[in-house]
Amino acid sequence: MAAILLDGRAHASRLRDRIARQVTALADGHGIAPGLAVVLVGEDPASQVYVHSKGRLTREVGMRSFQHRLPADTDSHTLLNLIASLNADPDVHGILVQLPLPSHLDAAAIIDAIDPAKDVDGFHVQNAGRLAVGLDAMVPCTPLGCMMILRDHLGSLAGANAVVLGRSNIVGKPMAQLLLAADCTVTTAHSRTRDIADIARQADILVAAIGRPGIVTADWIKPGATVIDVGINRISDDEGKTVLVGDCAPECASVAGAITPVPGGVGPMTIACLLQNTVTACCRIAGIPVPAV
Ligand SMILES: Nc1nc(=O)c2c([nH]1)NC[C@@H]1CN(c3ccc(C(=O)N[C@@H](CCC(=O)O)C(=O)O)cc3)C=[N+]21
Repeated sequence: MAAILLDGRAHASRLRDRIARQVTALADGHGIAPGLAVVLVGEDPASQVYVHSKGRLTREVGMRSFQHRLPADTDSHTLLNLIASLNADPDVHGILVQLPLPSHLDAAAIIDAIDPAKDVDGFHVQNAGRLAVGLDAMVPCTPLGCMMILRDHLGSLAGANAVVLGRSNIVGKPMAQLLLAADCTVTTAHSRTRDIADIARQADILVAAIGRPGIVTADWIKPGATVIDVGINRISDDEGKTVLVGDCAPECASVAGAITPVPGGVGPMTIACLLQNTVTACCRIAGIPVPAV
């Protein structure tokens, strides 16, 4: 039996429609327009594409978009000054510094300088800590999007065996925290895990966030499992064209009960959740509830 394809593109589109209604309600009720600032250092082509589409989708839901493109040799002093001015700018409710940064910049120090209330990526240690202890936090966009897809498909996740493949601060760790908060039994597996296929095969919910094309094969999947493929890997196909593939090999779809495609799965949800986090940040800063629309 072929797996159900979990359509992230359609889900993200519905989410953006709701965000647009929230933005309208904030304008009508409070005269506020949420604003998102995106900072890009250097000319990485993939990052340029993401930043462009983030700006377009930000404006499409009626929010204000501020983009700052800095040369690759920007020094940390200049970048920290820009972040300080965005922290102080009342029109900016969300700040995202596109990663990866050029290697001469210390990403941890840059993220640390972002006002945690405006940290719509949820990468600041204050937000990571708040998530870990169950306080209101800005939640990283990719794991947040994965949870929305899972809840939409499964309803309650309580008691499920969840296995997260990957332990990055951006995806693996916050994903494990969110699954734990949703009452799953959570295992985090990684490059040093012994018998990783055996561990993966225990999963009712398998989240693949390794970043290696096709590393998860059909024998890693429990029949009927729900599989979330976070991998965004660019590879050359047989004709030398660049294609986007996930961490899960195509034959996983013949064993899983449901699986997210790449592209069209987690990726579009990530950007929609960035917009949602900007609305959330705006409302928390203004001391008003997120409009129920
Ligand atoms: N501070 C920071 N925050 C991020 O959230 C962040 C970042 N840096 N650096 C880069 C990664 C990557 N990322 C993606 C977002 C959307 C898609 C996406 O929409 N992908 C489409 C396809 C897009 C395509 O064709 O390239 C899809 O999967 O269907 C992919 C990747 C956010 N990132």
